[in-house]
Amino acid sequence: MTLLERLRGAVAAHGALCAGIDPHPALLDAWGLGRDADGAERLGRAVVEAAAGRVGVVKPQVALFEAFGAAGLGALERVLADARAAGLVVIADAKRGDIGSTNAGYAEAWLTPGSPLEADALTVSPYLGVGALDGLLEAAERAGKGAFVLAATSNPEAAALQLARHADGRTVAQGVAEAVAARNAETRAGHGIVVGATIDRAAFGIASDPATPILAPGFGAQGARFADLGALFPAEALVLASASRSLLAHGAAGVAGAIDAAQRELAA
Ligand SMILES: O=c1ccn([C@@H]2O[C@H](COP(=O)(O)O)[C@@H](O)[C@H]2O)c(=O)[nH]1
Repeated sequence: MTLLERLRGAVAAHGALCAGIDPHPALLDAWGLGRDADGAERLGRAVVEAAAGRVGVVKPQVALFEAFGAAGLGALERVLADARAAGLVVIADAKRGDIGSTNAGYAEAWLTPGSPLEADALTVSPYLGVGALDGLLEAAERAGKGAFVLAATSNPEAAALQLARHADGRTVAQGVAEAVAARNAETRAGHGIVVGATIDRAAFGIASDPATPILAPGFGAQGARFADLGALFPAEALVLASASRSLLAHGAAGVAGAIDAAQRELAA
């Protein structure tokens, strides 16, 4: 099964919400957990437990586990394993991306069946060249997995780079989105793009392609409203509305309720 098929199934069964697993230090405090690998693991596994059966997709934020070194990565391994065992589609938000030969190492780490950090998809940066990602995308396809390529990110600082124009007038973000769509047209793999829910998509020239899923961070803490999903993205797009801090803000006991409330707003 391809990533595209799995994401379509997950969204059809559980709606568009992608629950972020972001063990920020302030959230660990609020949850009464230590600012350490054990705290990150407890938070992550509690989110997985609340998410299972409520959402189809989760997105652990790798940096916030990596912050605790080897122990943090061990914690992440267990959170990833729990999430995959629960049938959730797991997007590791690690934003990897290098020259092609090095990208092979990232594919080995994150997108290889049986690897300790196995995920279903990985966020990657195309800013060393979209073509530098070819080997990683091929490896993902062989494993029925995929990548979400940063196109137009949710943070305001990115606009100067991502709105820069090619000689033919297309924005850099548009070029990335079109390259990913072209690959999907050939392979049907369903690699995705990252398009922030906080940006003016039209200004970036990003069209929607039903075969190219969109990971849309920016809901909740960054200001985009769940209820605006339909206004922000066309109905035919396969969009994952991603939120982290807003779902995690009310402690372990509040996650399930926050997920249910977000799902209701997205569906309204
Ligand atoms: O353009 C992007 C790409 C990724 N992110 C990540 O999504 C979450 C957002 O967290 P919130 O707490 O809902 O703001 C976080 O892990 C980011 O690294 C993004 O925000 N924008």
